[in-house]
Amino acid sequence: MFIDNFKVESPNVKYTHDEIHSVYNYETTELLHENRSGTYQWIVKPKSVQYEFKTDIRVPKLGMMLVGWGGNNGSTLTAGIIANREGISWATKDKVQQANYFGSLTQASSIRVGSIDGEEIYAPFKSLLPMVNPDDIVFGGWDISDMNLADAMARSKVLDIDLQKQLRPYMESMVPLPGIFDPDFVAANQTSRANNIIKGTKKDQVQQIIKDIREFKENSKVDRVVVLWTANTERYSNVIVGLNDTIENLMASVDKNESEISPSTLYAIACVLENVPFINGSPQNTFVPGLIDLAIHRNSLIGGDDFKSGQTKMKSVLVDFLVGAGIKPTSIVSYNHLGNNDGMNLSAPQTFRSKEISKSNVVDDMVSSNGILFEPGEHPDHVVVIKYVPYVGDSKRAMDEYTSEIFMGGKSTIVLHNTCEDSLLAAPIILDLVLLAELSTRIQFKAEGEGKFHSFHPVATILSYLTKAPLVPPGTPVVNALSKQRAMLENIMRACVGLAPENNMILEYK
Ligand SMILES: NC(=O)c1ccc[n+]([C@@H]2O[C@H](COP(=O)([O-])OP(=O)(O)OC[C@H]3O[C@@H](n4cnc5c(N)ncnc54)[C@H](O)[C@@H]3O)[C@@H](O)[C@H]2O)c1
Ligand SMILES: O=P([O-])([O-])O[C@@H]1[C@@H](O)[C@H](O)[C@@H](O)[C@H](O)[C@@H]1O
Repeated sequence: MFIDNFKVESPNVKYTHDEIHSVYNYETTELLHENRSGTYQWIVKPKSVQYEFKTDIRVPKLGMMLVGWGGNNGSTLTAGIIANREGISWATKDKVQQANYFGSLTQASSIRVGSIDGEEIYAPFKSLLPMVNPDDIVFGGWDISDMNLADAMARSKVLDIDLQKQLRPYMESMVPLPGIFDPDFVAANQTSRANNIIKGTKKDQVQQIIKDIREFKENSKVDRVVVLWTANTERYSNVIVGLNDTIENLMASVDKNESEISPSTLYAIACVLENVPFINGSPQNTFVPGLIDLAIHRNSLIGGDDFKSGQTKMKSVLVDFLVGAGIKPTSIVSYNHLGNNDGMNLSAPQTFRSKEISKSNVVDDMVSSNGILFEPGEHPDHVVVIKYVPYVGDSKRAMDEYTSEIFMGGKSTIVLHNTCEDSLLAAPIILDLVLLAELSTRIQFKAEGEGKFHSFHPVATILSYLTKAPLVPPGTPVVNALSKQRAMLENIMRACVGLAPENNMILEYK
């Protein structure tokens, strides 16, 4: 059965007019490696830590500023939210299609709340905590191409033409602000669309982005802004001692107009200085060490990297399944071709290399979780190929071959072929990233013994479900397995309303 919403009644939870306060017992373990009677042994001690969570339930009016607003993802997301808001339907060759949010964790997935009379009861994911309604989001952003959003939607060739016609009047007046452009960081083939550029030194450019954010906030009367990079994939920046390794060196490099500070890092610096959450949807190392330190120092949320949309999302399910089932994946070969502007930009070796890194590391945690299958340091062969084929446009073709060793020397080969519009996968993920980033800034917590409530660490691991290469604070384990990432997010939200983690034991029926 599906219910629309629910309220928790418990001595551990208090709802007031502006917050939900919950007391939550975190059941965890403490690990010791100790010499017991002459031999070293691992000792696991169950431990319970009491936490308190406070969630501000006053949902702000939210502004979403996209870097690369006029791209395939930016225009598709804008169109999709407007179509949902306006309740637009359109004729396809198959049927009359209604706007929806399929593919969005927050808008289209559900959580289990319990069972009654032998029936499982589910509710919308978004009913767990008060979140911004996408209908109320105000759009803005930057693009190095000055095309308005209606034309950009047409250029993207993603949405059905009947839908585009209906959306055009809403999108024609939306024009991206000039962006920071540096041809050295993207493929040479991108320069031809760069007609909307912020001039000046890197310091001037950071100042301009700050000004843009302030003016957008003022003009659109929003309470909060989240900025998200969905612009071209850049090449990796070189991380160099004295250049971008500390806050001081990074800021001095901006002042000195050092060429190795990338556009994405400049936008991120502006956001951190303005205390505006910044999310990186592309694979490059925008978050150089000096920037991570700056975000920590100013307690300003940063999250990334690279939307986990299709092939990699599948991989973080399939390899988790194989390794979890005691099957040994030995060769993973992932190929895809696509013909959109992203594909064209990725046809240069230096931008492809950024993608190759974020798409390759995704199996590491699963492989290292099973020392029965893999020797220390052993890794499956893992190859990632991307090719640009203009004719297929946004309709990405992804082909994967997983070869595994099974019982008694047998081999199992699984082949997947997926055809799907790249931007229709990414757009709902962008929406989730923005909504969850905003929500996480309204949550405060403290462990027993801690005097004051504080926010989550500014490096937002809570967003990992949505990213290929989750950015984590120094010294934090990286989790790529999709089910674990989803459970982490859901269980933290459950803790905020005093609900235990979903443990799937269903003991009441055993
Ligand atoms: N679609 C997916 O499934 C998916 C998944 C993961 C990551 N991504 C990443 O998302 C990004 C966007 O993808 P897309 O398909 O929308 O690409 P796109 O090329 O259609 O859009 C990017 C837009 O960014 C603009 N731009 C480039 N550099 C800029 C800058 N410095 N400042 C402002 N604007 C700039 C371009 O003019 C373009 O309009 C890419 O980096 C892609 O790798 C996409
Ligand atoms: O999420 P995913 O399908 O693994 O990865 C995708 C790549 O396969 C594709 O080539 C690229 O253009 C997209 O931007 C995205 O990164």
